[in-house]
Amino acid sequence: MRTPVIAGNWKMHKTVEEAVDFVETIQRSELPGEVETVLCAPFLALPALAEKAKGSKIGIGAQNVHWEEQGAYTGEVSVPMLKAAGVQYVIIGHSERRTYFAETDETVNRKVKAAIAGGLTPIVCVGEVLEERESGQTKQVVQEQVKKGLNGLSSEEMKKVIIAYEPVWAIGTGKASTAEDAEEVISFIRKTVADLFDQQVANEVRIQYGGSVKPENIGTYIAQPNIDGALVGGASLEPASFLKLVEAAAGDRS
Ligand SMILES: O=C[C@H](O)COP(=O)(O)O
Repeated sequence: MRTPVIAGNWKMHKTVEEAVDFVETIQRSELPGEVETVLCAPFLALPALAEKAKGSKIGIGAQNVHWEEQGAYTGEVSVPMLKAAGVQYVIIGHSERRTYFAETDETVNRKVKAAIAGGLTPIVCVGEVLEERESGQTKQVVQEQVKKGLNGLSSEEMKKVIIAYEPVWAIGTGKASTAEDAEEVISFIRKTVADLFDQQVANEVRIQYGGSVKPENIGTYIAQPNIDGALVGGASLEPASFLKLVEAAAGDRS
């Protein structure tokens, strides 16, 4: 049985103080053990969050990373830097990074390899834009992103990856994919992983849905056999809402 992962992606929100307040608030509640709970925060907040979350059920993630360990890459942060700050996860290839920061499947691939080599769990985002969905290209697009983004990994490495299927048209729009549509694409991604690696890897790899997930609709996704949690933007910004997501993921899974 795959453990579902609820990961909050705060994007460019929260000062260090606000981030720490958030964690202190959710730590007052008992988090269910059967859900992997992750908060992906802006770089500046990561050391303080990692310190606060130490020994708890909360994992801390970054939202980007460079593939080199060090060097002349102004503005970038490396895997060893994140590790030293106590970070365990990193989002790679989010559509906002692909759209606004020229991230490609090739850079995604380099980053995924660096993250795994350095001991971070990558959350690799794939998903189609609206025109691709409307012209029936969804499966082709996600297949290409999975193939190129995860190219060259061993089966053992692939098992460490979390994939997040995020249709770009559903991100921050309030127009979530139906659970049935998300399940169809995610089971296709799982089949793609089986074709590229093997069935055992495909059975083990966690694949989340992301895009306008809220406490009100999380149950519909979690109830699907292939959907292993969610990557959540807007609804992860308030402690009460985030806690509801985590609790719902635990409740609907059992
Ligand atoms: O990484 C999270 C996604 O971009 C989803 O964002 P959203 O939940 O605000 O639609």
